[in-house]
Formats: sequence, C-alpha cells, structure tokens
Amino acid sequence: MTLSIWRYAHLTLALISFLFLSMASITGSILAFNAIENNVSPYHIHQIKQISLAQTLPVLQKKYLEITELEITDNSYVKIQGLDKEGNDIEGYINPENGNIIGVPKKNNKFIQWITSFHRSLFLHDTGRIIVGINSFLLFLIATSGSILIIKRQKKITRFFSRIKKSSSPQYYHALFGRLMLLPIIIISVTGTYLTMEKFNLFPKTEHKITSKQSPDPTTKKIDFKDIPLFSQIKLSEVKKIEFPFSEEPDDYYIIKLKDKEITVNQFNGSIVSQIDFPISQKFVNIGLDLHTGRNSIVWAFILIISSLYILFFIYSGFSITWKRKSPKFKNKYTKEESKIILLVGSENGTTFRFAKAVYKQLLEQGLQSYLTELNKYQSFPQAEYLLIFTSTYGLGDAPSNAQKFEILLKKYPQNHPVNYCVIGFGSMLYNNFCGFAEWVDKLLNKELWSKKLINIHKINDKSPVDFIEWVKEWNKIIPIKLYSDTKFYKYIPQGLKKIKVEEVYIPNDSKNTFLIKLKPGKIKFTSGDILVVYPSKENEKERYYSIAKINNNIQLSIKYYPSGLASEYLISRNPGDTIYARVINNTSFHFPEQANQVVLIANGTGIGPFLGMIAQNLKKTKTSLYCGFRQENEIVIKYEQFLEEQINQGKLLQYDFSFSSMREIRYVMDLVKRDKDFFADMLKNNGVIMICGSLQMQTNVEKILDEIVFDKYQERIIEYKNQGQILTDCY
Ligand SMILES: Cc1cc2nc3c(=O)[nH]c(=O)nc-3n(C[C@H](O)[C@H](O)[C@H](O)COP(=O)(O)O)c2cc1C
Repeated sequence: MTLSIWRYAHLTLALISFLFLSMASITGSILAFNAIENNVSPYHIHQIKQISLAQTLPVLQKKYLEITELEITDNSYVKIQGLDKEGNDIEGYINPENGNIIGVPKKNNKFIQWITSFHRSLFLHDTGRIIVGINSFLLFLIATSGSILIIKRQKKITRFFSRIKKSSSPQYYHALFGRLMLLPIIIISVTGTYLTMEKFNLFPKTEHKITSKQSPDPTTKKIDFKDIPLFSQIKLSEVKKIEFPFSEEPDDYYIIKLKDKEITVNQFNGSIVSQIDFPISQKFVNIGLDLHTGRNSIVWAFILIISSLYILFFIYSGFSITWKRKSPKFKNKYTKEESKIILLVGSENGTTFRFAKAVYKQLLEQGLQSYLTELNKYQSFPQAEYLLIFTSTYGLGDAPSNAQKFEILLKKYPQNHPVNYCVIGFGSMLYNNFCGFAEWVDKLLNKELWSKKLINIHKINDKSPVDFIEWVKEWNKIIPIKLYSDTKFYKYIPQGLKKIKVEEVYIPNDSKNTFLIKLKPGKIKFTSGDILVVYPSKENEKERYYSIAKINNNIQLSIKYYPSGLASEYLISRNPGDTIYARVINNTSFHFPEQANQVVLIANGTGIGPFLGMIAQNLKKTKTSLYCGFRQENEIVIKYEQFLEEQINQGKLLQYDFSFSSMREIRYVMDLVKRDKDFFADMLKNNGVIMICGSLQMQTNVEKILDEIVFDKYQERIIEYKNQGQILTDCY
C-alpha cells in the first residue's frame, strides 16, 4: 500500500515535469559542455587560487600606462581595461603572472546565449524563471521519492547501495543508475531551486557596512601594491572586479568587489576606507552557481553532463516501466460484467495462455460474449454462465505466480448465481504432483455453493494438444457451444530456433544415468546459469529446459537420463557433428554474482551442471565453495572431481565437498550444510551469496536448515537473505 503511494507520487511528479525536465536536461548538458570548453580555454587561469593581488597589480602597473578596471570572469579569465605605454586603449584577457595580453574578449556565442536564456527562463522572463524554479523543486521531490522507493525495494536504508537483483528489465537499470546519479541530481535540483528563489529576493538581504573614520593624507607618498597587506591576502579567485582610482585625488579610491564583500581602499596608504559585507545568501549564490554550472571544474561539469543525460534516460525508462505495468497483456472484446463465458488462466511461462486463447478465439468467432483473464484477477462475474479454468502447476504442486491470490479472492468474491465450471490442468507427469494446483483449484471450487461442476478435471501432460483434444471432445459432448477437435488448432510451432552443433556426448561406462553433452554455440550469446530449451523435433512443440555451463566457450549440459524420456533419449543418441534445434533463455536471476565477496554453490545430482561452468568462468577468483550430493561415487562423479581439482589449482575454486546417499554411510548435501553451520551463518552475515540448483525437495530441505542455522546464531530468518538476493535458486 505505502509502496504504491510512493510509486504514484514518483510517477505523478514525473508526469507533471517530464517535458520541462527533458528540455532542461538537453540544454543543461549543452551548457555543462560549454563550461568544459571554457575551462580548457587558454584564457582560463588555473592558478587563480594561488595568485594574490599584490603579485598581479605591480606587474600591470609596470606594463601599462594606466589600468581602469580589472575583472575576473565567471570562467576564471582575468580581463583588464586601460591604456598601453603608447596611450592606446586596451581591453583583453591577460596572464596575471606576466601581464601579457593573451586574447581579445569576444561577444558571447549567440547559440550559447540562446540556450542559457532558454534554460533559465524558457524565454518567458520572470514567469519562465518561476516555472523553472518549480520544476527544479519537482526534480528534487522526484529524486527523494525515488530514493524512498529504492529503500523499500532494498528493505533497509542501510542496504541502499547493496546489490540489486539483476535483470534486463528497465526497472533494474532505472534503480541501478538512479542510485548512482542520486547525489548529483539532488545537487542540481536544490541549487536550481535556490538560484530561482534568490533571484526573486526570497532570502533576507541585509548588507553590513563599516566605514573608517581615518581621513586620507594627500601629502603621503603612494605606497607600493606589494606593501599593502590587504592586497597580499586577497587571491584573484576571490575577486570579481577592481575599479582603479581615476585621479590622484584623496577621495578617489580602489573599489574592490569580492565575491562576498566590497572594499574601498585608500590609494595612498592602503587602508580600508569602508567595507560592505554582502549577505550570506550571496555566498550561497556563488556556491550554487559553481555547483549548478560546473564553471570552475572540468570534472564536475562532466558529472553534470552525465547526470543531465541520465535524467533523459530516467524519463524514458520510467515511462517504459509504467507503460509495461499499465498496458494489458491481452485486450478483451467484452467486459467482465457482460460476459457469459469467463476463462481464467494460471500460467508461468505462457503456454497455458496459448491454449486458453485458442478457445477464447473460437468463442468470439461464434459471437459469444467471453472474457479471458488471469486467476489472480478473479472477482464477481454478474452474467457468467460458464467458468473455464486453465492452470499449470509449479514448485511442489504450487500455483504459478499469476494464480497465487486465487484462493483468497475466491472467498472474497462469491458469485451471486449458479455458475458451471470446469478445470483443465497443465503439468508434467515427471513431477510427483502432476497438475497438483489444478486439482486444488478444482477442490476449492467444488466447495462453493454457487458452483456446478460441468466436466471432471482434465490433466494435460507436457502441453500435449492430443491430451487437450480429449477435454475438447468431452466439452463438445455436453455443451452446445462447439470447439475444434483437431490437434492442429492447438499446436504451437516454436519460433526463433537455432541449429546447434553437437561437439561431444560423454556417456559413462558404468551407468548412463547421468551423461554430459557439449555443444558448439556458434554466435549465440549465453553464460552459465542460462537455460537451453531443446526441441527434440522442430515441428513438435515439446521442449525441455536444461541449465547451461559455459566451459571453453562451449555449452555443456549435465543431463539425467530417463529411459524413453523424450529429450534425454533424443540427446543421448546424438553423435558429434549432429545438429539440434534449441534456443537460449537469458536467466539473469541465476547468474554467478559479480560483486559477492564469497559464494557457496549447493547442488544435488545434475544440479551441479551450471556450477561447473560458473567455476570455470570465475576469472576474478571470487572465494567459491561447492557442496554437492550424489547417490554414489561413480565414473561421472570422479570426472566432476577431476575437473574441480583443476579449478582449485587455477584458484577458481576454494574447496568442494560431496555427500553420497546410497553408500555405507548415508549422507545428503543437507548434512554437509548442517555440519558447517557456523561457516554458513557467518558467510551470509558477511554478505556472501548462496546458489542452489537441483531438486525442489533438496532446495526446501537446505533452506529449512539454513533458516535454523541463521536463527540459532543471529536470530535472523532466511527469508530476509532471500529478499536481499543472497540466496539464488534454480530448482526443478
Ligand atoms: C520449475 C518447474 C516446476 C514444475 N512443477 C510442476 C509440478 O509440481 N507439477 C506438475 O504437474 N507440473 C510441473 N511443472 C510443469 C509445468 O506445469 C508445465 O510445463 C506447464 O505446461 C507449464 O505451463 P505454463 O507455461 O503455462 O506455465 C513444472 C515446471 C517447471 C519448469
């Protein structure tokens, strides 16, 4: 709830100001670029902070007949006006160390003047300045609300700069770069706001004037500049302008305008005649201008350019996040209020949606008012006559993510009239809980007083159109609304498949229970932890997911062999040189953590597969340990051991430990974790990362033990570490 308030605040502020901010960022980056140009100009005096007036003025006095004015510009150029030894007028930029003229002042570049005026006031004078000031303040609020969103995302303020779970989504980059650019953007916005407020005199401006009683003595001989103590104290960087006395009259003085005061100095004895201290707000204006424009530092001006460009990126990525959130994945023709047939879908990877959409399309073709949505969007459907549930199952018989709220919503929104329902479950017979979630949904609906079961639950194994047709036939028998009963209407021809060459198939002599296959990836981009989706037949939509190890730039898969299993049977009978059809899924949530100080990899069985690649790719030599459980020590395990020993010798792995569950002493990988409990508790406490790959049962057991371990030692819960991205899992 609070998250959405901040999110809406962040979005609303961005919506109000994005046009202005885009223009201000573009013009701001041009001006910051101009500041760099000015800084590298030969007229820019870099030692301006070291040279005093007592050094410069005598040099000028010697070189020129008369100096009327000396000015230090905002770009640290030293400019003089006066007469040369021949009595000719001079005006130019000088080198304050030798007094030589090094350039003639030019009029400001028209384009830069135009950009400056647009940046400051949008060519709207005072109104424009007010708009600019307000929008600068809005930028400050956007940065603040964005910071709060990051704190909420990271759970704790102290984790503000901790690792963000990597993904290729715009959210990830928005948050990642948002944190980096936060400080400069806050500085830009605060100084922008301050400078506008100052312009409108919103701060008190009391000047403090001190006048000396001492009257000048015209008979005294003029003393040398270098002997005037005040002139030795004042550095050129503090000066804005010096007006020299017109004549040798006693009441003609040096008027020295500094950044924070104006001093009138007696030309004969160098005493201070009067001093006006500018208000403190003037000092802040100078600091504000330095920070807002980068006029005095190339590095800061460069940071300002980068920040301005990032503001443009944040506008783009922010709107793309909102667009993705708001834009419906699917547009219904009829509303849920008027629809008679409601199709509710639970799907993680979209295949179940495909079947539901194929049915939905046919219903629309027959002019039937139908409505298709996710199970998480369940509510009351006032006109519903039929409720068709299509859902897959994940985890250990759990709901896919877009169906997790269904049980609560079902209780919350009882239908107010009888509705016929049927459930079509999508799952895989390879799992113990085949279509477990669909069964649960069927049970829940059955209990509702308003529900009437139309057809018994149908279970579809492995997205099989043949299985689906069985349900269609049953439906067609009972319901007058007819659906196509040919598999071709429900088949899916996978797109974007790549041909990949087989390099080697390693089948151990003692057991082919687990085998390795090496593939030549060609130009495909991938890394260890990504997923290879293998299609045993190009025309067939059946697919299998395998976790990739990247070793010597090849794809290596560790595969469990299922006799007569579609994909494992297919892969084990490949020969070197054969090609297979596959595609890579970029699985960013299970990549080796780049920034972790320590990583522990935990696996069982073929779960070791991606870890072999991650270890081989550990060129940074991050402290990495591996714990793995197998049934017994056999040929493939010895092959793994040999590989891991090599990695230890190369410094890519610290240590590994294997457990065996069918040897004399029965040990599971959980037992190894329990044995090294202090090590696990401490490494998590010290921001280490644990990666788990293998069976879901092993994941559940390991997480349970880790939970006990961190609770015993530090009274913490494992869920917190999971939320912080310190426990990464890829189990099946
Ligand atoms: C990690 C994982 C866990 C799964 N768990 C189960 C399960 O417990 N029971 C089951 O019947 N199917 C399970 N499946 C299979 C999916 O439910 C099945 O592939 C389904 O067709 C996917 O549909 P979807 O693409 O719409 O999400 C699992 C699949 C994966 C990848």
